[in-house]
Amino acid sequence: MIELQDVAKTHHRGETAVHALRGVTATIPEGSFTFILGPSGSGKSTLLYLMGALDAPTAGDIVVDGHSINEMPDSAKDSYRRDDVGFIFQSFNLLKNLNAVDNALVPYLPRGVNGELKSRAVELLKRVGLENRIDHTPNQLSGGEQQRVAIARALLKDPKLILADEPTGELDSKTGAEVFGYLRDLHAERKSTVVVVTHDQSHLTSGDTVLRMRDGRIEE
Ligand SMILES: Nc1ncnc2c1ncn2[C@@H]1O[C@H](COP(=O)(O)OP(=O)(O)OP(=O)(O)O)[C@@H](O)[C@H]1O
Repeated sequence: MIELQDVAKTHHRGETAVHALRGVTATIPEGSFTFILGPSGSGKSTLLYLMGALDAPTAGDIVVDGHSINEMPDSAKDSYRRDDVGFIFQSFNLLKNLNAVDNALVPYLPRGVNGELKSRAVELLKRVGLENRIDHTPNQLSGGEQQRVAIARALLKDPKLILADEPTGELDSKTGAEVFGYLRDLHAERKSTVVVVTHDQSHLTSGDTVLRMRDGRIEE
């Protein structure tokens, strides 16, 4: 469970202060498929980055499974980001010289990759329908395939929490629906919490948790 406790974030751009979040309080239930919806600039990505401890709030706190992100020492924050959270970005963030399986293994490269891990990466790529694309580099893959590699990369560590920022923003609607299909199947199998930032409401289904944002606040 993630508790957002009066979370505020002010970005500074030169002399100008941008109040991206103005006191967000909400609960994201464990195991939920949660959408953060809202117009451009309403603070969705900022909130997601704070949940992933990629940035720190200006005020307020985020409590994940009883642990305050503010109070975590840097070493605990590092392991939270590395082991507990799977990130999926709009632009896929794949390395262009690596094939699909090595891209899925990127988070593990600093620690070393053994055969068992590599087999798991191959299994996950198969699971997202890429059995014939294992040796392809990103420029040999379609956008939807690249995003499926990114999903496999995020899931390889079996994270408790998956944070996705506009995961279908660069995909056509049919490919976007396929990517959501994989995310939903994997969510159902693994019971992890999935939080998706999107403009696009068409992927919502009953049972999802929805946070609607406007001007740095939760509207609903
Ligand atoms: N690093 C930053 N420095 C300065 N301002 C920022 C920074 N990141 C975000 N902002 C500003 O904070 C506000 C909220 O941005 P955020 O990216 O969280 O919104 P969003 O709802 O995700 O928008 P979009 O849907 O367009 O991605 C915007 O006004 C944005 O310009």
